[in-house]
Amino acid sequence: TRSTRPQRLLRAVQQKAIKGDPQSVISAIDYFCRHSEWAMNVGDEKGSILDSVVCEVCPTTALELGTYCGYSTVRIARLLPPGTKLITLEFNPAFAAVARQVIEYAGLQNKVCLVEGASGDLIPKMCQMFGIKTFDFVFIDHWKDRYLPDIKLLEECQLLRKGSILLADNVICPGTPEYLEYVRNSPHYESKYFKSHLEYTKVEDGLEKSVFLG
Ligand SMILES: O=C(NCCCCCn1ccnc1)c1cc(-c2ccc(F)cc2)cc(O)c1O
Ligand SMILES: [Mg+2]
Repeated sequence: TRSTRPQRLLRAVQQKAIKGDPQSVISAIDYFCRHSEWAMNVGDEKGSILDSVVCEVCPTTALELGTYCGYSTVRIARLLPPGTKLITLEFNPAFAAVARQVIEYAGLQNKVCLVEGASGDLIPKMCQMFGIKTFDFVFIDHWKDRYLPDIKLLEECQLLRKGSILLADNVICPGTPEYLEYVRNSPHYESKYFKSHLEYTKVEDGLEKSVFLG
């Protein structure tokens, strides 16, 4: 049977990247998506903004909603100091299976915990599963209609603290209007838009960075 696009992306990593070298994994995926097949990774342009926010926050606890093939997982985990953990949630088992191999190829499996399941079910279990009290950083990149309900759930579960940083992908394309309206108008958040482009295209997109004020 035909391979899937995530499987072809993984093959490109295995053929072009150097095992244990996260930057070569990132470059191999970007090359594949520009020259072979577009895929919905955050990409190199928005990825640089992601990198700068992660470096600024220096999170000790980080959460990613939406792993896909593990591209942003590798981007984030490669910047985390030893002893810190990135928890990444993926609903789609086929995506998760590819992501595990991409993360392992980059040599970052000890910094990442990939959990398969629905974010709405898993977020309330973060404390009991990982002993996490609060997240310093959350990268939001899953179903666009789940952004708002899931940050409200993070608030309810008291998984955010004064100064927790949320960084949301695709706030323009495909778009997350209810989420944007909420974080831009809520007294509990200070929000800032980073204008960019949809991965590997000239279409406008951007990242919204929101600080939880408590
Ligand atoms: O849908 C996206 N991501 C979610 C994937 C499924 C998440 C499953 N999951 C994981 C955890 N809980 C649920 C996405 C889409 C696009 C896009 C843009 C333009 C276009 F024409 C087609 C597509 C670009 C992105 O950057 C995206 O992130
Ligand atoms: Mg995205």
